[in-house]
Amino acid sequence: MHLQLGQVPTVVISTPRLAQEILKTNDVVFADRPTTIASQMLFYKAQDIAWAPYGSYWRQMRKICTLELLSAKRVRAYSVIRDDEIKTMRKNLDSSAGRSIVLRDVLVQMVNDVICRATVGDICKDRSTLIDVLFDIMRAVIAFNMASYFPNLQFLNVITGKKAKWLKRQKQLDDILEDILEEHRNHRPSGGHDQEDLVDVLLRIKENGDLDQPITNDNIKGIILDMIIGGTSTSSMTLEWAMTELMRNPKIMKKVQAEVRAMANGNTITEENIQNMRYMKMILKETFRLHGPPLLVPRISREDCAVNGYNIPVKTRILINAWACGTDPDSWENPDSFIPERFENNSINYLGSDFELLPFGGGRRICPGITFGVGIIETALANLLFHFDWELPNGLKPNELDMTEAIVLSNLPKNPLQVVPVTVSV
Ligand code: HEM
Repeated sequence: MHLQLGQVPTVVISTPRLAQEILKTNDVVFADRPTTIASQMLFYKAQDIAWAPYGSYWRQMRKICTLELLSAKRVRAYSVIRDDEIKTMRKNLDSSAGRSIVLRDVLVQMVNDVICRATVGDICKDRSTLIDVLFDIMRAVIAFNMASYFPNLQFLNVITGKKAKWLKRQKQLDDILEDILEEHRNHRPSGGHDQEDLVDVLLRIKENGDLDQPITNDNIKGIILDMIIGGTSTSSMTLEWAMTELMRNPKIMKKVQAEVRAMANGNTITEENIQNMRYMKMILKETFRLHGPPLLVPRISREDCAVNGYNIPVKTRILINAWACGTDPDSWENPDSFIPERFENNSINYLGSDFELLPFGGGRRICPGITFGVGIIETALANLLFHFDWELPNGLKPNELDMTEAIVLSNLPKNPLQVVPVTVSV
């Protein structure tokens, strides 16, 4: 679908076949990101990875982050951090047993702590400000992306005071990130490269100066921001939606709890147990299908390109509607219903080569954090299902649960899920 959104020519891609044309057949042509107000104001003039133009800087930094933080080997090494933070989450839930809680608060804190410990070496000491600012910034990204379609009207942001508000938020965030850099500069690990977190690695290679594309402190701050923003909201929202769907579908909840409890090793859940939880993995896929990020991070064409018989001129913005692909009636039966069993004899996966299911995007700009994110989500979900039974508060019936979505970066339930955890002795 071609749209003239404000002053920017835009093509919206809403079927798996066309998504394949963009993300596979013509991947290099559509591997760039547009310049947006959000990327300029909030992501250090696109000096991060997610908003960086396609080219040698982006390639270099993505490779470093993959090797040093996001590879399967690194993610395995973080299992200690993940298990530790999930234990803390369980303790918090235990102490709230029998009372109504907002599950999102618990999940966001757990995911943020795992990601911060892996990326910057510790839980962020300004955690609650960080989380507040992160969610505000994600709202701003959506708002600014809309404003980017009307470049000639950007003065409205100044007049209405929005720009000043976001600059203040950006300053708060920059202070937190500067503190993190300062602490790392003052406490370099003495035991060699094995003890380095991502920030130590980036500072070391910046100082050694042997990169093809030299990096600055703003690059490092942009990249930390990518990891924390990219990982925290998406992973915690997926968990919240999975639990929301399970609360709405008590039979599915029962079935998955039976699987998780049958697979566990005594009182603990190991990595190996999780690999055998087939039904839980189907629940995760179904959650991604219905509640993954609705739109992928925007792309822009680097040259003229023919797609499906139409010419897409250079510098056309491309919005891939992953939600439409995930609910495409030609690809999915009963597309709007939550039916994990649809994956029983179906090999469709979310790794970027099945265009019907694109929660992590595809092609060269595919999310590099899949293994890290899915590792946190699967381990947390298995523990929530194993150690607790769950009830709805105030006599609420499953079919009365509010499924309205609010679009932030990922989409989250508009009204946070409230539940009552009931500790199970196993
Ligand atoms: C459930 C969890 C997650 C979901 C659903 C998700 C989703 C996405 C999506 C849709 C994109 C855009 C892909 C495209 O344009 O084709 C993306 C990019 C990205 N994600 Fe994730 N993500 C998740 C977890 C993570 C984690 C844990 C990290 C890092 C700690 C991360 C870091 C990034 C980065 C750096 C990019 C930009 C890649 C680039 O432009 O080259 N994500 N993610």
